Amino acid sequence: MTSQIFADGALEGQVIAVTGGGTGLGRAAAAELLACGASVVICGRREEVLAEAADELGPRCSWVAGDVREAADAERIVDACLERHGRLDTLVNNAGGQYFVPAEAIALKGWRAVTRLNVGGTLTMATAAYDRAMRPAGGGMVINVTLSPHHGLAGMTHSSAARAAVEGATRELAAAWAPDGVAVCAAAAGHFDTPALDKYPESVRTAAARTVPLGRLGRVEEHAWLIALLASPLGRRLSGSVVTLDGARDNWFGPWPPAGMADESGEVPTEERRRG
Ligand SMILES: CCC/C=C/C(=O)SCCNC(=O)CCNC(=O)[C@H](O)C(C)(C)COP(=O)([O-])OP(=O)([O-])OC[C@H]1O[C@@H](n2cnc3c(N)ncnc32)[C@H](O)[C@@H]1OP(=O)([O-])[O-]
Ligand SMILES: NC(=O)C1=CN([C@@H]2O[C@H](COP(=O)(O)OP(=O)(O)OC[C@H]3O[C@@H](n4cnc5c(N)ncnc54)[C@H](OP(=O)(O)O)[C@@H]3O)[C@@H](O)[C@H]2O)C=CC1
Repeated sequence: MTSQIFADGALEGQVIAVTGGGTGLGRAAAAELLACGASVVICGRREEVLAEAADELGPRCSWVAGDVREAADAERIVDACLERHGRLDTLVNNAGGQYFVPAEAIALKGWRAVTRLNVGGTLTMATAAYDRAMRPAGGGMVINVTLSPHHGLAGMTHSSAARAAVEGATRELAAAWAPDGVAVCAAAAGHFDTPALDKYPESVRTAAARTVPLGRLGRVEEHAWLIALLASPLGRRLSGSVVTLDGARDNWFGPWPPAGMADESGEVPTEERRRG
């Protein structure tokens, strides 16, 4: 497979770990990184999901099972990259998620579970990669997948809060690890069409695309292109940034065009031209 937008071999020689790489956005990212010439190690908790994905993704893809919330597993994942390839250039912290629930109904245990996965898992993996592979090698890239919109997301308050924490940590770690040549970015994903959406209530799945000004859910390859771009040398210069990929979802919540900005046909009218 070749990339639709990047040159052949754009990431040749890179070794990249993708957490949650057996499914959805992570799997699509792995496919694009492989198409750009990288060697990719995918990880997640389910061996059978990883084995099947790696088999389909091809010989430069391998897998290692582990739970990103456990420090010992995170270290084992990084060590597997080092043992197999002698290096780890880029970590894509994609594993994450939440359950859909009104803010007031989130139990303390639920807050802890979502925070432990999205903040704890992300930072545990990032620290393992930094300590064991990137700092010793004098460089690396960490890409943290977060969540858009940033102005609030009904049903996902715990995850919005957790991803905001990850974005804060992204900015801090980008500065702290810069002297070691390690860059840290976040990719804030809007609503993407992945099988994971099937678990949400029907009304949410149907409405999701309508909340995107671009008029549709994101396609997994679009997210994968952003991950490949951030894994490229340009990504190093973007260190400390949160790059939002959401079809303008962050810019608006409500009917589009906004009521009062549209005419009877539902379109935004053009003002009459004044001459002279
Ligand atoms: C719109 C499009 C946007 C899409 C965005 C995406 O990210 S798509 C990608 C989507 N992909 C993913 O989301 C994949 C990853 N997501 C996950 O693995 C889970 O969502 C997780 C983060 C909760 C797992 O953490 P874990 O294994 O540690 O959790 P656990 O099962 O042991 O529960 C602990 C506590 O949490 C609470 N609680 C949990 N569920 C519910 C519920 N349904 N109802 C109510 N409460 C719930 C409950 O308090 C429970 O305690 P209890 O009552 O049992 O004593
Ligand atoms: N789809 C969307 O619209 C959006 C998605 N996102 C985020 O993008 C990422 C991917 O989402 P998507 O592909 O849609 O959903 P998936 O549910 O398919 O992806 C989650 C992946 O993470 C893995 N994972 C979950 N928990 C752990 C853990 N403790 N340790 C290791 N791996 C784990 C899962 O594998 P396993 O269960 O085998 O461990 C799975 O492969 C998630 O962080 C998600 O929250 C953000 C915004 C929007």
